[in-house]
Amino acid sequence: MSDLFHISGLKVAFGERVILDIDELAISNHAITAIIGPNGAGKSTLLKSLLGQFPSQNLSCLGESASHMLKQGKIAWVGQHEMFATPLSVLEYVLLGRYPHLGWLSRPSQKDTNDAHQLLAEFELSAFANKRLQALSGGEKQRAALVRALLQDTRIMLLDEPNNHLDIKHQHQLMQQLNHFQQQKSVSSVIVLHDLTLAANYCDEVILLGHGQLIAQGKPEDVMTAANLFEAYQWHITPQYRDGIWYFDSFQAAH
Ligand SMILES: Nc1ncnc2c1ncn2[C@@H]1O[C@H](COP(=O)(O)OP(=O)(O)OP(=O)(O)O)[C@@H](O)[C@H]1O
Repeated sequence: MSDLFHISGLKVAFGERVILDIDELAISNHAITAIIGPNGAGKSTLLKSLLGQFPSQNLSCLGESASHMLKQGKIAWVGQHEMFATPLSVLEYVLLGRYPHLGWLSRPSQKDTNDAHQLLAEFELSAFANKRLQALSGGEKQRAALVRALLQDTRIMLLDEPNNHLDIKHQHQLMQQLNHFQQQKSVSSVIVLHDLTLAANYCDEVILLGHGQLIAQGKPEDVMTAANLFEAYQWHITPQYRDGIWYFDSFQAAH
């Protein structure tokens, strides 16, 4: 079985400053992989690199060209700065997710619309379906972007901080939704997260970055150790495992 992504010789620099330098990285298929690390560590840059936005010696997605997969609509993507300044209604906006699969000048089918309504209901957005996207709150817009990506019905989802603006219930619901799609439809997700608890409890694998370097990769319990987390964040974080759930204590007395 091919890796979901395989990338080697990845070096991204802006001017003199190297912001990402990774010799080799393989991301597992049929898994939810979290990319974690402090601000500026290179998480978004790594996610964009998987889309071929930065040159590497070698990048493949399921053994094929990643940019070809993207052009074919086989990779769904939600960025950190989605463009919500559109006059579209929420329903029209989420149906954009179907366009990579439609022929020239074709319109979404009744089934597409029914699927859209079902997902809008799951994300508690039904009441907004005919409202302008711009009238939504930050968290509601973010949920609409996720519905758009899920409607694309791909096996690969790349999500950059999708929990931005989401309240705690919707953060957990999103992670459960990704687990559900993984189990029912074999969807693999690569997701940038700041919340260590969500990463440890919902993700199969974790990539920990610090200063543009790969600090560790693997199962959450192997990667998210106190020593690795300190190396990345320069902050004492204590992982604790109680009743089958990981918690991360990060309180430190102010000096
Ligand atoms: N277009 C650019 N020009 C110059 N520097 C950039 C550019 N894009 C990113 N950087 C720098 O590269 C570094 C890594 O950025 P990136 O967005 O990948 O970090 P991140 O880990 O996703 O951070 P955050 O958690 O804050 O979102 C940052 O220090 C950022 O300032």
